[in-house]
Amino acid sequence: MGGITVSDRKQFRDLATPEAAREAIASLELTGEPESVPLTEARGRVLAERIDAGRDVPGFDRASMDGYAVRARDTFGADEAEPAVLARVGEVHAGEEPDVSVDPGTCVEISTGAVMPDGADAVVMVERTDPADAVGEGDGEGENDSDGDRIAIRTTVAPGDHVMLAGADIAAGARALGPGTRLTPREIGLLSALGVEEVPVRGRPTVGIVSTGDELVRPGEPLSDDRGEIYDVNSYTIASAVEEAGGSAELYPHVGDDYEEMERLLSRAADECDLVVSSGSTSASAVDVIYRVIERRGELLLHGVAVKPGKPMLVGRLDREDGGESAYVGLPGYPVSALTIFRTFLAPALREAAGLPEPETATVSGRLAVEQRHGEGRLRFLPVGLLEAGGDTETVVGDGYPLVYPVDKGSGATTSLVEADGVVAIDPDTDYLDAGERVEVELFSPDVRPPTLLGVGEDDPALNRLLDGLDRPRYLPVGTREGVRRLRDGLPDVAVTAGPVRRSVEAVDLGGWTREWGLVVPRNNPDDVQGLVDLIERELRFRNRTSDAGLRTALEAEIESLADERGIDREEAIDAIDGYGLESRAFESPARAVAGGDADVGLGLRATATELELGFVPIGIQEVRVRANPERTEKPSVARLESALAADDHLLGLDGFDSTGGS
Ligand SMILES: Nc1nc2c(c(=O)[nH]1)N[C@H]1C(S)=C(S)[C@@H](COP(=O)(O)OP(=O)(O)OC[C@H]3O[C@@H](n4cnc5c(N)ncnc54)[C@H](O)[C@@H]3O)O[C@H]1N2
Ligand code: MOO
Repeated sequence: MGGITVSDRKQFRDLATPEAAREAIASLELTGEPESVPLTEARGRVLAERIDAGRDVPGFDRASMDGYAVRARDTFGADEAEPAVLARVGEVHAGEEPDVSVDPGTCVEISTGAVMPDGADAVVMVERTDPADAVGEGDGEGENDSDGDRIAIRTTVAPGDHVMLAGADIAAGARALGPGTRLTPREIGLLSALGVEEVPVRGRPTVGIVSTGDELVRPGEPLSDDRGEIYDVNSYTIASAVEEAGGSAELYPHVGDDYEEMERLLSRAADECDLVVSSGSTSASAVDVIYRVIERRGELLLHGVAVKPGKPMLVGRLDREDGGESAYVGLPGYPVSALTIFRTFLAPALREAAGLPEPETATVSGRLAVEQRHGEGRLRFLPVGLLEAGGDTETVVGDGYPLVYPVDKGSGATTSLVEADGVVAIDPDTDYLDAGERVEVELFSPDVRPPTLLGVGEDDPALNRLLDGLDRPRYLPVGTREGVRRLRDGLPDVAVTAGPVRRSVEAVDLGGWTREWGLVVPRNNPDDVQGLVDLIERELRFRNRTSDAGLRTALEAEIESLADERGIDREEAIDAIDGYGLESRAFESPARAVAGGDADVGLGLRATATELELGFVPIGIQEVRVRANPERTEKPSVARLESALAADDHLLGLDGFDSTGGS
């Protein structure tokens, strides 16, 4: 640990302003070395220097239509009624050198793209000509008809018609593309026409990514929940964000919470990259010591910024073996914090270094659906979802502003960003925003399109299938009770409930189904579980659902009547169940615990037991209803959901599921 004691821990007393963080990052040198890349790899790169045309394009006078190369003056006065008749003296196709010239009174058949023969100054499109013999009015103008071909020209052309002159596209020596030009397929077209094979481009800043934490495991490797291991998120989000911002990402091995190891790996990354980005170890714990590495092996410019999330970020420089310096930014370990800091502070600087234009930001005005309290004196980036209450084909109902709702599940939840469309920046001085207040949402990118349907409530396998059939729905599995509460607040388009709903809510029933629930047990039910009584009376390891789940409500009701029947106390019955407090959020989780040997009995659905090839002890049938916000039934996505419900396809093959139709 390099002798770090508790008293050395970082204290965040003075937080820098976001402006100071921007300035610190702007002071870093991020630009990569210019390089030369083959034309085939040039797309998206930025020209390092001006490209002048090394030759004329085209390099010769070129026919731009199929027809006859002529001397324009031979066609003067010709029209449909009075054609000029010329002798065809030969032909020339693209890629051939002409072997004839066009003398007065003659023409040469020519293909689009072919070299204009000597003497010719215009092309007559083949559609405006005929074989003269077919015309039957030879007027003797063609003297040379040795090959028998006489062509009637039924139009007058001017010199230059249907001819692209040498250098007309671009002339040798002209300025073709300027430095800083971003190479798209269009610029690559011009470079190809000029015959440029290797393109001088700006170097992409190379960014070394070092994730810290003993708990990190790469996707693809096995994970031990017991040891608190998690899959590494930041290495991958930051690497893809680096590439998106025009940098070139290099993943380094994980480094544990160990000072020497951090020092070694950060120094290596500094030697090899323009910028080193670490994640984790930025905060106040005894193992958060990365700032000491930067202090010792470089220069720490800043630690701690008044933003939320992302407060403990670091900015600095790292010394290199060759005497130079690399830029350094330390991101917090929490994935939402890390990505927010990257997007807000680092991405703009990387783009500039890579020569990419500022990305277009798209801002949408909306109204907050629920009040928002804040008051930490930090600039808050609140992840939010957008919902157009009027749907995807009409304009928004009400006053025309979409609803804005927070989807923040905390800085450690990766779904916080996936379920959001953008962020609202809340000023440090603002500590309260009322529901209905106007806010500006900065979309994550200009092409973000809000969902067409917002649903909340129970999670259920049939519902998942229904959602798959809709266009861009968003569903927040918050459970039945919370779903009903949100529907009452008027936010979602629909709420999906399971089991009886205790508090009434004004809603339009769109339809539903029933599902059989009970106890999921290992295959062939080795413990011979018969029902809930076994859970109470025997030593069986149980896995429950969270109290917001409809299945949990059903279970509680069942335990209550069982307790009544046997004249025991309900609490006593619950206490007797080993693992009653071990709750899972998703409908399959308890069954998965049974499949994995971590539980003997799990609360679940017959369909899940069948799917996972487990045993099942039925307890009851539960009703699932899809309830629409009464003001949104006209919304196209709600109407589509209603007809999908009526079609019943979502129930096919789900064991224990039955249709109940609309009500
Ligand atoms: N006593 C205090 N505790 C904390 C403070 C504070 O001021 N006082 N600040 C909090 C804030 S704010 C943040 S943000 C975090 C920052 O923590 P660290 O940067 O030190 O990061 P870790 O402790 O290593 O990890 C935090 C969290 O994130 C997970 N993590 C880390 N790396 C990854 C990764 N690559 N992929 C996925 N998840 C990752 C890690 O397991 C932890 O759960 O500190 C607060 N604490
Ligand atoms: O600043 Mo931390 O990033 O609040 O979550």
